[in-house]
Amino acid sequence: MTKSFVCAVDVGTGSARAGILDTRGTLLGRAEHPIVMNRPKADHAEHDSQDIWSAVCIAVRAAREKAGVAAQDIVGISFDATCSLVVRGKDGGQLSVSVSGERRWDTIVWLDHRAIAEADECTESGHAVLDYIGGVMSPEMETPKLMWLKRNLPGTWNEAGYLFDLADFLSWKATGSLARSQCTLTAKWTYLAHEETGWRHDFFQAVGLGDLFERGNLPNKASPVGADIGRLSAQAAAELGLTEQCRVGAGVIDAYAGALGVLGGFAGDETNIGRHLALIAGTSSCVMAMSPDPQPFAGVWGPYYGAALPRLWLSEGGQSATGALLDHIIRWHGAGGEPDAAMHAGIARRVVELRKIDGENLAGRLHVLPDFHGNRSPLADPHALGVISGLTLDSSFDSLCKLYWRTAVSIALGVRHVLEALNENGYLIDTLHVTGGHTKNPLLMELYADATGCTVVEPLADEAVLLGTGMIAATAAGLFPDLNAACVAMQQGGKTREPNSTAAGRFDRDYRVFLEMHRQRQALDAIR
Ligand SMILES: Nc1ncnc2c1ncn2[C@@H]1O[C@H](COP(=O)(O)OP(=O)(O)O)[C@@H](O)[C@H]1O
Ligand SMILES: O=C(CO)[C@H](O)[C@H](O)COP(=O)(O)O
Repeated sequence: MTKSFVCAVDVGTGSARAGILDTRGTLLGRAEHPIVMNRPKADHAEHDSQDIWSAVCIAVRAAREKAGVAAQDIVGISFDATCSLVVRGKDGGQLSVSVSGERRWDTIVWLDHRAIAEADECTESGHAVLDYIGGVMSPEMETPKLMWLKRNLPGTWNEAGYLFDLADFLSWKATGSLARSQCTLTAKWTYLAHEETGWRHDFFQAVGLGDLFERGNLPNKASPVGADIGRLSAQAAAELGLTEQCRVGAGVIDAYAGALGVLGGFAGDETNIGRHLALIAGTSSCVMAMSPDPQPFAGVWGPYYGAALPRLWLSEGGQSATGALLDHIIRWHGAGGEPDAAMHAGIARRVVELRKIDGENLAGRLHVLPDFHGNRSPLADPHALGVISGLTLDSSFDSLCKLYWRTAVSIALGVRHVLEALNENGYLIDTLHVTGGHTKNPLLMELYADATGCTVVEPLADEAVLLGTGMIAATAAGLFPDLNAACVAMQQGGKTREPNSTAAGRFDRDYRVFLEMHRQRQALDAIR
């Protein structure tokens, strides 16, 4: 009997990963290939979309080989990616978004903050679309990046024929379809999926982007997550090592795939879903909660309608640099170096020893405010800065370990900060479902429970982001009646960790310090 399989593609900040899954959600083969990033200036970060497509093709071929599945048995594929902005010309060719002028750099990476002034302008417009992004435009969304492009690289803007969120670019490369996903447009392009009209053209007029639709080739309607947008083209099938029979599903931003991967089991359970938070924690951290009714409030992105599960509203908070911050601390410290797996593991081991020697209050006077790349939520302040308080002349490896530990504490307290904002505004969250690179960090996994007081669930699925995208691919391929059914059938469950109640007092104190540091940092900024 022939079995049906799906292919999931996840493009993160540093690499493209592909997985082959069966209809029970089991990951049968996985492969990864790095992607390049260009940093011509502080706050500028660029990808090469052709390099990304090549990395995707390499990863898909290798994953299929590892899974030992025949190409014709892979009946669906979908893509998730970071919310980076791809710019292509009228002929579909690459167009430079770089001050260097090199055409290959045609993608502004999500973490690029070049458009911070344009983001502020959008916020100052006070337009109604802001009610659906937490009241403040982030430079990590697409509208300010497009404004920057039009003002600073008019040549590129005038030649532009296609503007895509990265996940939509990948489905276009795969099929030639101009469909855009309800996830990408709602979360990053101010599309209002809950309204019949969707786009608010007057907003684009107000911010000087009246010609956006002409430049971008954007559809009037977004495609629901998991909608079948067509078959693989002959060229894409050849490049990916799949067949033209393979259906392609409207994809999602990477964090949203993670939300499906860890919360998909609650699809259809509207009573309980509001108690659960997805924490997709990698280079950055995204926290996502879903509810049957919209929960709008300042400082948390959304509410977005149908951006992950159908008919549910989604609120997204997050921290712009978390894994990236720990990596930065390692590179920055004199006793550090390259933040590879061995370095992270060596530091984590030493922290465990130091906590035995110095006690649980290790480096208790060292405090970190983790906003080294702004504060995504709940302050929604891209201008926010990081702070370290309590330094000495110690430059030993142990001092790096202490700083790493206290930075990890601050990252977990940042999650608590967002969580409290969600719970003050209608959610009743008591469980965190964590996925992404942080699950490889035992210190963070312990802290996510102890510093927040929540139950932490670590998914049994090796790669919950790939699982979420696999659910979307299976829906598009018609293997399930809808996305909810695919999520329930393919979910993998998780193992649970309860918070250590004896640690609560220590982290309550750290949290009071954390809030005070926010206040003091703002007070310093206000001194003229
Ligand atoms: N073996 C590891 N041990 C500890 N931390 C890790 C490890 N591997 C990755 N990380 C952390 O996870 C982050 C990358 O997360 P990941 O989810 O893999 O990437 P992306 O954000 O690109 O999707 C790194 O910045 C690092 O801090
Ligand atoms: O803004 C996003 C989601 O809304 C970005 O796509 C995300 O933060 C990037 O994620 P990663 O940490 O996996 O690189």
